[in-house]
Amino acid sequence: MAMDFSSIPIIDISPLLAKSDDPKMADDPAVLDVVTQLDKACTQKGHGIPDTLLKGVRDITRRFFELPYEEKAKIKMTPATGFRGYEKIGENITQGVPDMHEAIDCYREVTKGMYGDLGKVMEGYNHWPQNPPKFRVLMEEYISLCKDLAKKIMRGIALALGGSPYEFEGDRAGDPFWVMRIIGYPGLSSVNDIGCGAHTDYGLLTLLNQDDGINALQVKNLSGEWISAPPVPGTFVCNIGDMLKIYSNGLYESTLHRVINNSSKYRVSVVYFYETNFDTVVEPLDTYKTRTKGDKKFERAVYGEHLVKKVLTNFVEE
Ligand SMILES: N=C(N)NCCCC[C@H](N)C(=O)O
Ligand SMILES: O=C(O)CCC(=O)C(=O)O
Ligand SMILES: [Fe+2]
Repeated sequence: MAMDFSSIPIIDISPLLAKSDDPKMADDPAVLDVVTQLDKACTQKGHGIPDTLLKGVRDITRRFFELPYEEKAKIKMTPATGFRGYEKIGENITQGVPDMHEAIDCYREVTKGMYGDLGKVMEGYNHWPQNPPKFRVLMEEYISLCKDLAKKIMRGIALALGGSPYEFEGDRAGDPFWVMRIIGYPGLSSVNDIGCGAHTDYGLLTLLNQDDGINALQVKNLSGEWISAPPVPGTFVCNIGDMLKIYSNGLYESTLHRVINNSSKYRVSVVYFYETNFDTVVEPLDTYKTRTKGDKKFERAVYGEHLVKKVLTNFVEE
């Protein structure tokens, strides 16, 4: 995050999308205006994914979580499935505390040996429920649109960092890994009220599609206050992830956020995470000189190692 905030700004990104395949996009004033605004963590509209689809994936998610446990457990997440599938309430832990949410975790497919030892833990393919019908086709259509959208937004962010539009393509994120979490939070839970404890996301950019009408997502600002990120129909809340923090040499902070569902209603969210190439070494971009004017912090990470470390500590032992 480039600036501090007391509410979440909303950006219309349609001018960026209109020019994102134009090599001269950096010369367009409307694009540059979006780029300036992208410097802040934000809620984004004008992204071109139809509201019916945003709502459609949330509705089918709600119907899945309404099914009995035995039905949901047919696609149970285990280490043997490459951590893909259904996890029940309390199975995911954040900072040592069980989260009051259930979820289906999805990752880009990793075939045997694809990334050698680095990728072993993540080997596997997604497990989709038979019920509700059409769950898989709808989600796969959604994933494909999110991937395309995130790539275009990253062109804007690359410009905002003073680079070429294509900094996050090729070896860095030209073959992007992705994660999707399909999540449900019971209303006013009796055990504890933390739907998801404070954390940052792991990759580049998160497109968060949250339920209408329930205020539960919160983002921490630089003064340490939790600021509500209320649902705005037809928008995504975008979080900056740990890899983008490194690429920007800390100019962008990865967004610390949490979920507390204090409403009486069950809340769903469908969260798409756009990441770098699995095996890429991430370090500050050379353009850091123009933008951060400071020392290169030389934080360095391999995205796949970061992900595996998280995944291996995110779940309670059975
Ligand atoms: N891929 C992402 N961002 N997953 C976030 C999951 C929730 C936080 C996790 N238990 C943690 O402690 O990181
Ligand atoms: O449900 C939400 O609004 C946020 C979920 C989240 O932060 C995550 O899964 O990483
Ligand atoms: Fe998150």
